[in-house]
Amino acid sequence: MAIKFGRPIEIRDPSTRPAAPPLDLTIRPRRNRKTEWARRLVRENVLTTDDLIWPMFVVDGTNQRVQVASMPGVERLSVDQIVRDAERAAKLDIPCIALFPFTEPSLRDEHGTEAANPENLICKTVRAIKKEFPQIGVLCDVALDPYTSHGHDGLIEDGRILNDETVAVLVQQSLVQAQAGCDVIAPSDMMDGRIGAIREALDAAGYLDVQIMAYAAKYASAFYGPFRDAIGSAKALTGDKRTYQMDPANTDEAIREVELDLAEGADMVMVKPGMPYLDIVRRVKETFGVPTFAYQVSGEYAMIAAAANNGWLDGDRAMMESLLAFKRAGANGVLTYFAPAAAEKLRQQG
Ligand SMILES: NCc1[nH]cc(CCC(=O)O)c1CC(=O)O
Ligand SMILES: [Mg+2]
Repeated sequence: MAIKFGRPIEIRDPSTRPAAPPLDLTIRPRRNRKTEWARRLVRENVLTTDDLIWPMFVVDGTNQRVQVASMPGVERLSVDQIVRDAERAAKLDIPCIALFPFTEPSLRDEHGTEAANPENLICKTVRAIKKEFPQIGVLCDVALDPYTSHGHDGLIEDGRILNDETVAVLVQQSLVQAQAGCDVIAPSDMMDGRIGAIREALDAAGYLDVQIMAYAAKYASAFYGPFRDAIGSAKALTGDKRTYQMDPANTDEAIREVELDLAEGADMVMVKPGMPYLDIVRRVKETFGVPTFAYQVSGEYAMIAAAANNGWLDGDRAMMESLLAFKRAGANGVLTYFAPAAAEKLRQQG
């Protein structure tokens, strides 16, 4: 009996093989899986580095790399360090990075004022990256939660999240980001009408080429927990986001949300979270045929990383399989904290 990797791979003694008459099968799907070359030949989807967007967390200071406890392997970086990681992204051929700030608690207030400060951490980071690596795509999240003392994405009055008043602030936030050199504005707030308002303001200010990737179908999800640790809004957050983020029970509603954001001028749309919502990715792609992205969010990353660190699953294989699943569902790309590790892996594979 041949032993490979500790497991028997063939039984040579015919007397131990159970007797069975051959099945009368014309079609045997296993023929196409019999060897590596055959599997390569019939493979329907591939993951490449072109599919990756790498989300990063920025923190004030210099020479800072602070581990995020609930996201093993992910750090908050000061601007100088983010520039180094942007260089790493460029060298790995990752087309685009996404930036999220950890805002000092003293700069957070009820109105999220810091969001529209042209000198805020995000704007400084964008300028620093663009100065050194103008060829890499930079995506900026638009929402107030990193800047509000209450951790919500919008302004609050009497316990209600105000829509139109919030949109006015998001427009200002988008303009300072565009002015700093951001390539893609990505509103993640789920207010109604914000895509149209932002597009109009960008155009009026001459930022005709700044793209919008709308977090169009964003669900009120438990999988954002580690992200809220990373940006420091977890402790602050009062209540939940169910009056603006979508009910996980719904799918028709996602189609309606995407339709509206496209009509308002979104260049690309996103579904979020990722793995539990691949049905939505598929439906959006088939319905609209537009550039469609998925966000493999912090909690999805944490689950795989934690299980891998415990030796409960093969982390690399689970990572690559999860990313390929987005492609199979129809996504054009994935925002994923695995981006650098996946890009390294793809490079090794040649
Ligand atoms: N509006 C902020 C925002 N932008 C991206 C994420 C989550 C990303 C992740 O979990 O990785 C969130 C959190 C939230 O809506 O509470
Ligand atoms: Mg909407």
